[in-house]
Amino acid sequence: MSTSQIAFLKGHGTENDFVIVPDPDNAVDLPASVVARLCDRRAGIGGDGLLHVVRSAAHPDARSMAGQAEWFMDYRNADGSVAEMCGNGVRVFARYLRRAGLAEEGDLAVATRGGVKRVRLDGDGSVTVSMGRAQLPGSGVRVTVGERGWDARNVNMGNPHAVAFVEDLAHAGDLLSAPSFTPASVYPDGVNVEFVVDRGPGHLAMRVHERGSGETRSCGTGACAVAVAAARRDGTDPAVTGTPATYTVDLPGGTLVVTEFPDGGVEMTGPAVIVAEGVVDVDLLETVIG
Ligand SMILES: N[C@@H](CCC[C@H](N)C(=O)O)C(=O)O
Repeated sequence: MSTSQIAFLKGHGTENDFVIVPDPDNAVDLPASVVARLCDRRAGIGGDGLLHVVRSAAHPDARSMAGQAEWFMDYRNADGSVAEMCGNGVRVFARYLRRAGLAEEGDLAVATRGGVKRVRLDGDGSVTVSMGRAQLPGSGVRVTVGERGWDARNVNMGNPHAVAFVEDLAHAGDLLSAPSFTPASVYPDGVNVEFVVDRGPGHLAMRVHERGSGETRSCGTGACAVAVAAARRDGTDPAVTGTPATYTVDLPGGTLVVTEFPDGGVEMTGPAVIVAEGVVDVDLLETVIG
């Protein structure tokens, strides 16, 4: 392969899709402009984000976690920006490691900028990630789309979320641009915004506008933030009741199941698949886009 060629795979979890770049030694140069080209759906491969698969020991952001997790998920949004965590991404990441013979069926640890996550690959094709505890900073936030506005819950799953319970998912509009929020100081680095409706007891449906990617068909950290917010709203906070709270969360691309435990740990389960692999020439992408 020439230096401008990059080996990649493509995968998704409930249609939250990713370009996967295996790069154990951290030798592939992936500036934001190249990531954005690779994730472009018309002029590139296409994806909501990119999973750069690097040995923890080979990446400055993960070296301190190398003793706990051999592999680091260097996650990028579709616009090339770096994010702390991606719930669907880490499940697809684990699926890739297994497929490449770099992980066994069962449990494995993955380093992320949001800390080390334990991921379990089950025989039925589902992948479960232990996301750790949610943080609920308590700061009030208001989300606005056009003429409509909602008081939203600020939930941090390693990355920032604003969860708005709405009457109708259509009220979020076309989500072609990011919803506004106030006060701006609550999310200095931007935010992922979830719009949520009830489908029945313990059953929710949501849409999401992801920071750095736009509206996507699923968001794992978003589904977790939504379940955590719903438990507070519904009076089923496991820290108070002593009982786990489970929510089934429907997204445009599929269904995720989220459980929060009395110790605050949040677990999320859903499918994760690899659908393609190939080689892309970054010089060609540049030629096409100009
Ligand atoms: N789709 C992801 C979240 C990806 C990162 C997010 N856009 C951010 O910038 O925080 C998920 O499945 O969690």
